[in-house]
Order: sequence, then C-alpha cells, then structure tokens
Amino acid sequence: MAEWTAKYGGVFRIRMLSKWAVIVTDPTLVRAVLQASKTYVPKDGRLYAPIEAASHPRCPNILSSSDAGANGSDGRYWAAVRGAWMKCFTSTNLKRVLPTVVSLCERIIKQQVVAAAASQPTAAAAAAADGNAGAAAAAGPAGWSSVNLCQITDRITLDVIGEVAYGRDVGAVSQKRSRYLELVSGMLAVMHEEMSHPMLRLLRQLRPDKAKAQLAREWNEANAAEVRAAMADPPGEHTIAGQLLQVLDPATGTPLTLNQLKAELVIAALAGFETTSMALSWTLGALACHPAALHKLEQELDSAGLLATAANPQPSPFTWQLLGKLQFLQAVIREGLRLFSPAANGSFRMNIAGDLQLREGLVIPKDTIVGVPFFAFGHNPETYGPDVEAFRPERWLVGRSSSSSSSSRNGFSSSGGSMDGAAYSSMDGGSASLSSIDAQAADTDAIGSSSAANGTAPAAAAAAAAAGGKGSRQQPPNDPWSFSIGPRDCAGQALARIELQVVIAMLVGQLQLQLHPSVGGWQGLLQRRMYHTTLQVEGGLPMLLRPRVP
Ligand code: HEM
Repeated sequence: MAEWTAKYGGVFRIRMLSKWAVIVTDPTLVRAVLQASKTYVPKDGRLYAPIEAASHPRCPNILSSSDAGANGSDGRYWAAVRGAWMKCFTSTNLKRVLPTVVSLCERIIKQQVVAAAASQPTAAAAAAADGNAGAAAAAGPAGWSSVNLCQITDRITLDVIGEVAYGRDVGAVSQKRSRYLELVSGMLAVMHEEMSHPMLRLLRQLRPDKAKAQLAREWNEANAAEVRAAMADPPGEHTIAGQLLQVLDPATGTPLTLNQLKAELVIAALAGFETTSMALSWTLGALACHPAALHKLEQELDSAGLLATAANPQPSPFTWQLLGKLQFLQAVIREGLRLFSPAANGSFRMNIAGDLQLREGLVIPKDTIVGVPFFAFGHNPETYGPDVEAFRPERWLVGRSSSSSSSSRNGFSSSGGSMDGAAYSSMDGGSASLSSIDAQAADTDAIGSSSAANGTAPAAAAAAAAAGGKGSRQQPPNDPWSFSIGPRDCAGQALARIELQVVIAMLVGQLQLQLHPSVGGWQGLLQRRMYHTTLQVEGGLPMLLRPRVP
C-alpha cells in the first residue's frame, strides 16, 4: 500500500474480496475519517474477527467492538471499558510502572555484560580454531555478545505488560524459557495469518489444525487462570485488571464476567506486545545503521547523565523527570515509528451511515470499507517529502520549539473531544498521553486523554516543496500518528511511549550496538520488513552488543 500511496497519492480505492475499500493516507482526510466530526467513521467488529477469535469469540473487546451504532452495538460497552483502561494510564499509575521498566532494562544490561564477558578471551576464536566457522560467527567477535534483538525487546515488553495487566511478573526476562511468551507469540502468528487470509479461519473450522487448537486451548487456560487469580485477589489501581474489575456492564448493570474480563485483558498482550517490541527493535536497528544519529543521541544521553563513559561508568537510571525532555530521543522515536509503523495495517472502518462527502468531489459510498494503513501513511511522499525512505530524526526537530511537546498542557495533548451521538469516555480517567510525558504534568491526574497533537512540522513540507513535489500542499502532523488518532486511538500509547524512551535511552546509554554483518546493513534491514497486521522483522534482528565501559 505504501507503493500505491506513492503512485496514486493520499486517497485511492482497492478491491477487498467482495467489497471496495477506500485507502486514505492524506493527513487532512485521515483526520476527517478518524477524528470526531461529521465525517467520522466508527469501527465495525466484522473487520476484526481474527482478533475476537484470539480473545474470545463471543465476547466483545475494547479493540474490536463498535463505538457507534455498527453491528447493533450502541458503543456503551466500549465506552465503559475504554474508561477503565484510561484510568489505568493516569500519571500516578504510570509512575508506579516506571521502576519496573527501568529494572527490566538493568537486568537485560547485566545479562549482556555477562554474555559479552563470556566471549572473552573469545569463544569465537576458540570455535574458529576448532574449525567451527558457524559457531564462531554466532558467538560474534571478542567482547561482543551476539543476540537476536527482537527476543530481548519481546521479553522486556511482555514483562511490562504482565505488570500493567495483572500487577504480576510473568518472568520473560528472568526465566530462560517463558511459556507465556511462546503462547502470546503463537497466538499472534495465528491471528496475523487469519487477518491476511480471511478464508483461513473458515478452512480451519472445516478441517481443524490439531497443533493450533492445542495452542488456543493452552492460551485460553493460561489467561483464565490469570483472570481467576485477579478476581480472587484484585490487583492495584495501576493495573488493567484492577480497573476492569470495577466496571459494570451497561447492558446488565453487573460486574464483567470471567469471559468478558478475559476477552479484555488478552487485548493488552495482543495489541501491546508485538507493537511495542517491534518499535523498539526497528528503532534500535535503525540507530545502529546511522552513526551520526547515534552519536547525537549519545551526546544527549551524556548531558543527561545517562551515558556510560570512563568518567561516569555507572550512569544514573532513567527517571520520571526525564520523560519528554530528551528532544533528540523523541525525534528518534518518532522517526522509528514513522518508518517502521508497528501497527502497519492501521485502522480499518466500515462506512455504514450513508454516502459520506469527505471533500468536494470525493464521496465514500455507504457500505464501503475505509482503511488508514499507518505504514503507508508514514511513507507518503506528499506528506514527508522525497526522502520518505531515509531515517532522518531531524525532520521532527525543525520548527519545534525547545519545549516541543508543549503544543498543549506541558506536553500532554488533549484534543480528544466528544463524538457526535456516542459516549466517548476516554477523557474520564485522564491519561498521560501523546507526544510525550512531561514531568511538570506528572503530578496532575486529570489530563486530557487522546488524539494527535496537531501542530505542524514544516521540515517535511519544505523539503517536498523544494523538490517540487506535491508535498507542498500538505501539512505534516508533528507526530507520525502510528498510534492512530481520534476516539479510537491507542489506549496504551502512554505506556508504550514510556517504554520506548526508557529502553532506548538505557540500552544505548550502557551498551554499544552493531548490526550483525549477516543482516547486510541498512538495505538488508529494510529488506527484513515483513508486512502483516504488524510490521515484523523477518528472521529476527541479529545484533552485536557490548558494554560501553567493560
Ligand atoms: C508502539 C506501540 C504501539 C502502537 C504503534 C500501537 C498502535 C495502535 C493503533 C494504530 C491502534 C488503533 C487500531 C485500530 O484502529 O484498529 C491501537 C489501538 C489499541 N491499542 Fe495500541 N499500540 C501500541 C502499544 C499498545 C500497548 C502497549 C497497549 C496496551 C498495553 C495497547 C493497547 C491498545 C488498545 C486497547 C487499543 C484499542 C483502543 C480502542 O479501540 O479504544 N497498544 N494501537
């Protein structure tokens, strides 16, 4: 779709099985479709059936349920659970999660220090001397540990989700083998397959795949056990389980049942695990291929006391006060999210209300699918200029003031708003949201929740104009919108943004990173992009790591 976007521009239509789909990547039209307005298109669960299959086939969940009138739903259920999710992500609650993220990073760094030390005098040299070239390559050069970075980011992310969902350490970082990690990864693989091939689910119902059925059973049992434990001994206010246990189903007036809770809580892993982990891996991989950007980041980390150097061998851990303050780090994260948009497929909606006039001469007929694929959005040359394929964090700095995140109160944007005719409860709890987390606002709980900070970043438009491109017409947003925008934007983005900042700052601050030569540099990294519902790294991401200060 990125290629079609480059060829056909910010709006075009494609055929999806029996239906037409209008694909929108023009920022103005994306706003029209996704943000509260008369042209807003609500979600429709029918397009998300594989997610429901992996959560609970007969229970709605926050991600797939309709927010306004589609599928016979009035949106009240979605509004109730969304409200609970957002309460979980207030600054006060997120502050309780930050130490977990920091300590997981410290643990990973320690593991890498040990692994790198074990490769000295060098396992590689010994293996090479024995004529075992394969083992020598896998061990990496002396003093470096050879890793699949995706496995590291997976482990950190799953433990963060375990803490936020249930207040529990699921042990992905501390244990050598984590069954829960295997189950989540397995279920996501099934979900992606079924999203890509809609007939697959039907075929599997006709001819069941025993291994997949067993996986689904185990997944179901593991989640049921977590939910039962949470019901018996409710975890704290900072957990999604803790908040959901207080929700009353608007249809019955009673607390959510075990199945309803399970359907909701599973979404934390299905929506938050691979997306965040991939964002980390892609961004760290991109940094390893761009020494100038890496150097700038190192300088910024050094000035914040986060870089390990001979003079400062034990840098301070990342603190709440630093969130949103490191401008180049923020730019690196934005550029990573733009270029490697983790929820690549983006948001797909169904225009059920009637013919919809998006602008003069552009009408979306009733019953048409409307798709906003965020990977293609991030690769629209009309928006970002001719260098869309380049990793250039600076594009997010031009035109931003030094307190860049202050497009709204202290870095928290609050343009969520209400939606015609539908209860939109994400404002209820107030979440620490969008562009950054800012320490000045950290003590405030009643923070507006969602939606894009809608300032403009003139750099890309100027670049496009200079190149004579059509991009001069566009107003690029000052965030890559990888978390979507509007009432159905990512409920977990405040958490993801914290994890991205802390993990990148701490790993880069304390470890040297190099792409393994087998990847083939930047071009090789780009070729690993595997476009599913999420943007995965095909074959993992082999990297070499070593402590900055041995
Ligand atoms: C870099 C990481 C992440 C990215 C890029 C991302 C992206 C997105 C996007 C694009 C959507 C909208 C999907 C659609 O319209 O169909 C979404 C929704 C959602 N995300 Fe995330 N997400 C991330 C991390 C997380 C995390 C960590 C969690 C929770 C632990 C989470 C929970 C959710 C939920 C619950 C929704 C549905 C919200 C609703 O429909 O009201 N996400 N996310």
